[in-house]
Amino acid sequence: MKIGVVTFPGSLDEVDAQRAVTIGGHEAVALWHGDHDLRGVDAVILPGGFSYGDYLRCGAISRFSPVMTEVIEAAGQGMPVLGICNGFQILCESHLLPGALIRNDHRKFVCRDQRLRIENNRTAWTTAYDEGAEITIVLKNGEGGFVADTDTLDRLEGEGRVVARYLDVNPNGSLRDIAGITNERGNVVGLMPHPEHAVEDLTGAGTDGLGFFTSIVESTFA
Ligand SMILES: NC(=O)CC[C@H](N)C(=O)O
Repeated sequence: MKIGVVTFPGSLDEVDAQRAVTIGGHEAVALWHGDHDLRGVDAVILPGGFSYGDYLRCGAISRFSPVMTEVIEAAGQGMPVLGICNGFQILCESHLLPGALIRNDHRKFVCRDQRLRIENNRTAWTTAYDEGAEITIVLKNGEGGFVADTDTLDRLEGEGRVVARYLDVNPNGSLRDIAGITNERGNVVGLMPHPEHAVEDLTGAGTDGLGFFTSIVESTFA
């Protein structure tokens, strides 16, 4: 499959995401925030970083980039979209996912190896994992606290839309230890930690993140 990785002004992790796509066995296509079409890709990744300098709120400006008009339309038609960290923030700002990411409760930027449990392996991006699988990947953010109103949280839990949950430590005050969620259809996933940094033994970070890049199977969610 062709998987597009969007670069916004201030993105940081787009090259690692492209490399993870390639290691996962797919073709990576570089997309630019100003693009008005998705260049024929089958799926899109919004990578981590500091798009538009995190001004206003993380992801609040990127959400209005021309490419996001295309991403929102394609996601509505079932195209798989994965938002990692800043990408997750952009997905919430775009209303492709509910809730919001707010400043970490301890008010500091956090960078750590984070243990997670994969709660839902039926999304476009998590089928390679066993349900309940425990993985460790890096977490690095300043605004990673997931919040939503109680009804939304109950609905996410009730519909099995919590994709990943923090284990051992809640690193940012996320409600119900939520590290990642999906939309109703399971094609759009937002995840705060970074699977793209854990896809090859070379870096010493392990390969626990690779499943996010091998899960995706054409048209399963269309
Ligand atoms: N690693 C990232 O993508 C960071 C996201 C965002 N800039 C934050 O600090 O929360």
